Amino acid sequence: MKSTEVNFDGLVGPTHNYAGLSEGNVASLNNANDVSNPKQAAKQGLAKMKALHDMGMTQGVLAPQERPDMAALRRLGFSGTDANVLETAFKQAPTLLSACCSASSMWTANAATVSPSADTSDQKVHFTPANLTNKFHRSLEPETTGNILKATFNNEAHFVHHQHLPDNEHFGDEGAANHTRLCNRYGEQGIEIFTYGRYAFNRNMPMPAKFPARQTIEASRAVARLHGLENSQTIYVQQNPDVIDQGVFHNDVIAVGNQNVLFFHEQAFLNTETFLADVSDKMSCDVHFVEVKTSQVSVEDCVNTYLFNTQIITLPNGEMAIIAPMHCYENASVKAYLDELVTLNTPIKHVKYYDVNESMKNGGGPACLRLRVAVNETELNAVNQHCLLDDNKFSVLNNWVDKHYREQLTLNDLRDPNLVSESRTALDELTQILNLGSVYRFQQN
Ligand SMILES: NCCC[C@H](NC(=O)CCC(=O)O)C(=O)O
Repeated sequence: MKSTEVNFDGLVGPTHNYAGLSEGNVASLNNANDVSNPKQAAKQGLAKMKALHDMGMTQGVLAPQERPDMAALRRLGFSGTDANVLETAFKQAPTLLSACCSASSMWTANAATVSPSADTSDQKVHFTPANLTNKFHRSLEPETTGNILKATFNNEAHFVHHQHLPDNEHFGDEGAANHTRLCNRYGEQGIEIFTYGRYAFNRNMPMPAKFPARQTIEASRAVARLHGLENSQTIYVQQNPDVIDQGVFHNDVIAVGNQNVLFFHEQAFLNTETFLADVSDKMSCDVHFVEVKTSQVSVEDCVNTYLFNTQIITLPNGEMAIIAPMHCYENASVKAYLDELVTLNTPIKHVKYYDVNESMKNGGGPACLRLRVAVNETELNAVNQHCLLDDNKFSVLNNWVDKHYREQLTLNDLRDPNLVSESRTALDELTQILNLGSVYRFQQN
């Protein structure tokens, strides 16, 4: 049966702002307090989705979350009317207010870990929302993420939805940003590679010294168990702690895979040789290891341009293309590397550059903005079809953004109670466009 990998991009929510919330994420800290452009951010995301659709790819959309998260603010002790809650939070704890307004759910690579049916023991597609415990603003996401995933993949015959792992640093889980699947064809059993930053229950093992390691091996193993993956088809590999300390907060900032291609920096992993040998052993076909040396591109340039936070997609004609941010085009050594890469003997034959700068300024590149779900034809038909992008859905969503989004937001704007009603009105309409039902708390009261 025909199978394909669908990219489900996160729509940027109406409260997109720059709050400097992610220690260890260089761009997030560097752009703290900058003025954001929510409308432009959402449109940049939609333009990338449309571009992939126009290349003949199947493209999906995941709804953003309800922000400001009034329930979270109330749970933290702010009370009274919504206006009071926002004003008191702004005066007493502005960082908590901006955290509860973050549009971080746009980075759907962190929404969940997904295992396609070819890899799982019950031959269903498994989803585990990421708990994102390492950052407060992101830890607010998993419950609604679960609702949105259930409404998008709403067929129990094909899709299994697990609860996110326990909300605790020991099980810190960042979803697909630390998970790579390699395979021959998308519909054939592949290998699933879980990358982790530290051991929660063994402090003698290596870990970064400066910045947090967000993913634990204990979390990765739990997800693999939940999904019913075979040990013989699963690999756990530790991220090099030194690169985490240089700003590689997720493995997808320094490595990306697609089918039989693994594109990575030489400093990405600990014990690279053993890891690559393991991959070769477990794969049923030859693998193209595209290893970038430090002499070609420094870790700093990787972090600044997101060379590896690119999407590698297989085009309908079988050739692969890299979907890169403009930062890669603008950096001379990265551009030179990519120009050469497409001439080499690998399946990667094209590089296409897109402007996703509003997301990049918070440390989210093209790959952060999408969750990959490999499905066969039957499973694709079982997906909520309203969540798949076509020309009409693209223009409906663009008009929806035009109608509801602000041009600009500053941190000072976040105390405006109108933002609550504007966001809810927008999201309520979106749930109708995407036929999601009542996934948000404000719709359930
Ligand atoms: N996969 C990319 C994730 C980027 C995300 N940035 C943020 O949350 C920054 C938000 C801010 O600083 O306003 C993160 O670090 O988890």
